[in-house]
Amino acid sequence: MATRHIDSPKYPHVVRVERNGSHTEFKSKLVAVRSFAKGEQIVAIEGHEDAVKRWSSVQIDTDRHIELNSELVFMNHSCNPSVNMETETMHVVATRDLKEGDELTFFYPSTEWDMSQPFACWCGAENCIKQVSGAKDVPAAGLANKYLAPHIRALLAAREKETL
Ligand SMILES: C[S@@+](CC[C@H](N)C(=O)[O-])C[C@H]1O[C@@H](n2cnc3c(N)ncnc32)[C@H](O)[C@@H]1O
Repeated sequence: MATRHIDSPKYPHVVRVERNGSHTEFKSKLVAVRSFAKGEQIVAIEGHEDAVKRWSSVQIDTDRHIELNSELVFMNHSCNPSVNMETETMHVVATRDLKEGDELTFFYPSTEWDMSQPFACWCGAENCIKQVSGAKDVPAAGLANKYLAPHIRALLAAREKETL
C-alpha cells in the first residue's frame, strides 16, 4: 500500500483524521468534528476518476472508481457503519445521530464489489462479516438491512440471474 499522505485537509469543518499506530498498521481513522443528525449529508463524495481500483478508491458504478484524494480516505470499514457512501447523491450520509469525536465508518461492500486488498475485520460488531473483500463474497445475511449502492444491487441481481 502507498503511504497515506494528505496535503491539506479538505473538509476540516466536518472531519479530522486521528492518526494511530505506525503507517504500516493502518489503524488511523476519521472522526466527526461536530454532531450530525441521522440522515444528514456530512460531505460530498469527490475525487478523480481512475480506471484502476485501489485500497484507496471508491467504486461509484459497475466499472467506475474514484480516488478520494482527501481525508475521506481514512474512513474505515465497519459492519455497523456510522455513515453510508451514497452514490445516488454522491454524499456521505449519517446512519444515526453522531456526536463530535465519533468515528465515521462505512460498510465497504456497500460500494465495493471485488476489493483489491481484502482484510480481516476488526470491528467486532455482532453481525460482523469477518472477511472484507467486496460484496461478491458476502453471504446474503451479511448484506441484509444494509444500504447498498445501486451498482452493487445491480451486480447482485445479475449474478442471481446467471445462477437461475
Ligand atoms: C482506506 S484505508 C482506511 C484508513 C486506514 N485505517 C489507515 O490508517 O490508513 C483502508 C485500510 O484500513 C484498514 N481497515 C479499515 N477498516 C478496517 C476494519 N474494519 N478492520 C481491519 N482493517 C481495517 C485496512 O488495512 C484497509 O485496507
